Amino acid sequence: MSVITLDDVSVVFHEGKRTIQAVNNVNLTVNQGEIFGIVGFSGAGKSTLVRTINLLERPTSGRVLLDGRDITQARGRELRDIRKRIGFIFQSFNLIGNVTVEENIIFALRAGGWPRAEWKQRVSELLALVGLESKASSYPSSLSGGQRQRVSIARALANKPEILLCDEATSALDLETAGEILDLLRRINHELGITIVFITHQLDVAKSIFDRVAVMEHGRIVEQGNTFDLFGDPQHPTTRALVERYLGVGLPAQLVPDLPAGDLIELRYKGDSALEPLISQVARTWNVSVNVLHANVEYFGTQAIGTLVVSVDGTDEARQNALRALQDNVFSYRELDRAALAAAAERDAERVVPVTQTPTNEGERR
Ligand SMILES: Nc1ncnc2c1ncn2[C@@H]1O[C@H](COP(=O)(O)OP(=O)(O)OP(=O)(O)O)[C@@H](O)[C@H]1O
Repeated sequence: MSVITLDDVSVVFHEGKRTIQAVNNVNLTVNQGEIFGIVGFSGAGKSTLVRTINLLERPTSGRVLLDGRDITQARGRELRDIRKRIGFIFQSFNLIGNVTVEENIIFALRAGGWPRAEWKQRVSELLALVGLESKASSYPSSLSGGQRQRVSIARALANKPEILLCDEATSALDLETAGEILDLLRRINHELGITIVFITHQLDVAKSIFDRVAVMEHGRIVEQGNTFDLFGDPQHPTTRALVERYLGVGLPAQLVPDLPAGDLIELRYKGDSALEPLISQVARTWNVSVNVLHANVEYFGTQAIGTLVVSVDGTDEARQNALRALQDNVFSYRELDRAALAAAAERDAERVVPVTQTPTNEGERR
């Protein structure tokens, strides 16, 4: 069931004479109990979009619906009640620095109208939930980044929201701490049934917890779907760029000058299947040499997507037959452009270069 619906939502800002279309006719549905990710490069409009859900940003046009009810024009008490149903956490934690952890949470309880007599008990419950029972009297400045984010999660959950919005909630944290915060959010989602909308530009951290994901660019949603399918088989160039940039499915730059002769192919497979038997069979049957240049497996939740970059060399006819056999047996197949790889490696000698595909192969294997 849909809990959040954005119906043709646009947000336009005016800065002097400049007009900025931060969100451009977005249609989006978030289902009850799911973790929905919004990804995109900086400036894509992710924060602005997510802020329309709790009306921190009013749409310039379009409608925001909660449980099917149009809330776009909500004000006063109605707006306060809506905001109680929606918790919000940020990259910068937004804790009050000169009061204790307990008082930070009480701040939310007071705003939510909780009777004073229940404050202590509720603070204990919340701190137990986020694993910070011993920190009630600490000040935010004495906590690590991960602990501060736990406090802000406790505070966001104080009024028992049905929805939690997370704006780059792990971006200020190191990978391990970010992973712990994601585990906590996953647990909150499972155990409390809270719907989570999570925006990030860091696919590598967040890919494991999204059920579905939308990719934003220039205020628009350019692609959306099930996380595994979308990242495993990206269609839009922006999604491809994100996947290649963050999920490591590129070719190490130092390999590029010494690439073996033949066609360069990127092959992808899903799940537990392995490509080695296919590759040796193709090599034997068609009398070609196949070199594996790069291999990578990425997990999306419990599902894996493997990527291999191979070179295939032999006579023209043998290569054509071998390539066709590979193409028929993998779920994604792209021919890589040697010149584009070399140019990318020149630009960036350290990092993995983007794997550039020839447009002629796009769409054929869908
Ligand atoms: N209050 C505002 N006034 C004017 N322009 C704004 C305002 N808020 C956002 N913008 C502009 O809207 C566009 C989208 O910004 P937004 O912060 O939503 O993107 P984002 O994808 O969340 O980026 P980031 O990941 O860098 O936070 C940007 O061009 C930004 O400069």
